[in-house]
Amino acid sequence: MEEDILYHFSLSTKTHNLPEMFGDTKFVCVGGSANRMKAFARFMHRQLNLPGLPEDIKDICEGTDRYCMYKVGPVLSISHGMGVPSISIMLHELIKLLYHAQCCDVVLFRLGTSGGVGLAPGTVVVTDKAVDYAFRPQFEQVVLGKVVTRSTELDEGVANELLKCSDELQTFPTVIGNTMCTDDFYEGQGRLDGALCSFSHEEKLEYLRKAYEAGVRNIEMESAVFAAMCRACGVKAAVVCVALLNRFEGDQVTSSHDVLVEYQQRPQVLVSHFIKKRLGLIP
Ligand SMILES: O=P(O)(O)O[C@H]1O[C@H](CO)[C@@H](O)[C@H]1O
Ligand SMILES: O=c1cc[nH]c(=O)[nH]1
Repeated sequence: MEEDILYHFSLSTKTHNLPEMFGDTKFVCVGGSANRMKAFARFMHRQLNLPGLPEDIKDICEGTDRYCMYKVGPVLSISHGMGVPSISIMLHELIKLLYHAQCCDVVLFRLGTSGGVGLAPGTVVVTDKAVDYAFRPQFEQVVLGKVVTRSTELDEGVANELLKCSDELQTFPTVIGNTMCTDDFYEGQGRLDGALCSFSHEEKLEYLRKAYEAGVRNIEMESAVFAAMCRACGVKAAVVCVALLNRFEGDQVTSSHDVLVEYQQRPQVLVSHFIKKRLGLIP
């Protein structure tokens, strides 16, 4: 293409020098909420001891309110909204951006929240495989009216490195497990507290038990397309989500605001440790 307009980022190959702006990017961290990803960028700024004030970091996508994007040294922090369609649009444009910027050896992380399956609240789950509602490690995309099935396996080396980082930090429990990706927060995740409720408490528990037996340790809403697209495009990727609650014990997220804020920082702390190690800033 003579010009590639990354419409939802409000960036283009004609109006922006993408190699100059992004060429040194080595780590991309994405997560649902715009405020969380801004806080993560500020946190990374402090962790990497970069010059200037963390509060002065500018949103590169300020020309649109679809997504926000911050760059701190070799780290990009981007929000993706909720659900598969929202993250998949962002990933198409991100992967093209990395290509246009001639980036190499980039690792992508999704830093998120999730519902735990048989885990204490606050536990961090590093995803082994992202699985669908039937616990299959695959993502189905409809292309030209036909279903295309893609694998959702993530990078085993990065996942093990993250687990090692957690052992070194010794600040919160971390496990490796499968992550179930759903298209809904309520009925789709077996919740009884939505506006629609079409099954019993026993049926819910039976489904969660089956999920647990299939190795599922948490449930969220983007991991499958994230894993499938990164794999298909040859980008190393990991999914790191904190469990906000144990779904065997309830459906409502009842922890206080302060507790939830601290939980959401856990994936950030883990990935920051990983990045600092990769950059040789800590042994
Ligand atoms: O915390 P984030 O990254 O938004 O992810 C999780 O939280 C949202 C639901 O509350 C879904 O997007 C789910 O995947
Ligand atoms: O239960 C939960 C919590 C956060 N995000 C989800 O998708 N599910």
